[in-house]
Amino acid sequence: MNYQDVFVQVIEKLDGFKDLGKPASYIPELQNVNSNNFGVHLTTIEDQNFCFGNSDDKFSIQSISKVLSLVMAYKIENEDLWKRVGVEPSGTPFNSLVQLEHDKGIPRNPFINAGALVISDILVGHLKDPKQELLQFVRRLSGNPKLEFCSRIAESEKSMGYRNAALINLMKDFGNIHNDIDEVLDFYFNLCSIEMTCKELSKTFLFLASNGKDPITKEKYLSTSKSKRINAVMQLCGFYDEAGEFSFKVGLPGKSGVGGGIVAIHPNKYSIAVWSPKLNAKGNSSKGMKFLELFTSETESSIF
Ligand SMILES: NC(=O)CC[C@H](N)C(=O)O
Repeated sequence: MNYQDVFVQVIEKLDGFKDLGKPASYIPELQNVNSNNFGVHLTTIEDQNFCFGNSDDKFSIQSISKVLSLVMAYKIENEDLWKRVGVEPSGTPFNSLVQLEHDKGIPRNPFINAGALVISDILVGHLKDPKQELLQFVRRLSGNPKLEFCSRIAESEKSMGYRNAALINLMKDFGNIHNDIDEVLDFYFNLCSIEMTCKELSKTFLFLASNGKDPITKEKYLSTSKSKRINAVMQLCGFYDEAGEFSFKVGLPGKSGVGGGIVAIHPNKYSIAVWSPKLNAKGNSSKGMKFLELFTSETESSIF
């Protein structure tokens, strides 16, 4: 299929779209971006590439990186991982504290902040040099050996990270955080600060469209079963309390971040990354979601 023509049609349809969203402001540094930027890049499993707009601009991938840390932790812990974090949609905002006490410090899933903090704790506890090993892993996936954390963003988030501190303290009290809190938070803030372009992001996630194996380099990152399970968790939990809406309108497993990025997977077909910094009330890119809704409708390529 010529996805380039579809991009043009969808962009035309988006012309009258009134974007009422706003860029994230609780991480001060995230506001220093042109909120009208818009980019998209699609990579097929045959390595065909299609792009539009600001697809080569770097942006903060934020929570999208939680999928990558989950992949690393899943390889270490195997199915034991799910004793410390669930696979259920939370139905609450990504940074919510309310369920955590009721659930005795076991986060509903690995993509809300509490869950990603537990995953970070596992990596800090098992890896010799967690930040460097994470970076090496993401560099290999993306094909960009120069990929970096953004210290400006990480420091900015740290300076305002009261909620994440509250979440991790509560879980420490319940015994679900095993390492030093500051070390885990430092890892987590760096994880969220990784910057990528839409092109790099779609390439990075291509292995999840291909049963855990990068279809271009042929490197097997994850077993077929684990790859399917990660897609299942993305489908159910990738958009927090808007996961149902994303499934309903877009119909693909995916993951969002408060930097305005969204990555979505069509198993055995493609990986697509879209970026538009203005967020809706649930913390997901509003134009990005609309674009993907129109795109999967136009191409009739939802998984359902
Ligand atoms: N949804 C997100 O992208 C949130 C990630 C952000 N770093 C936070 O912890 O709040």
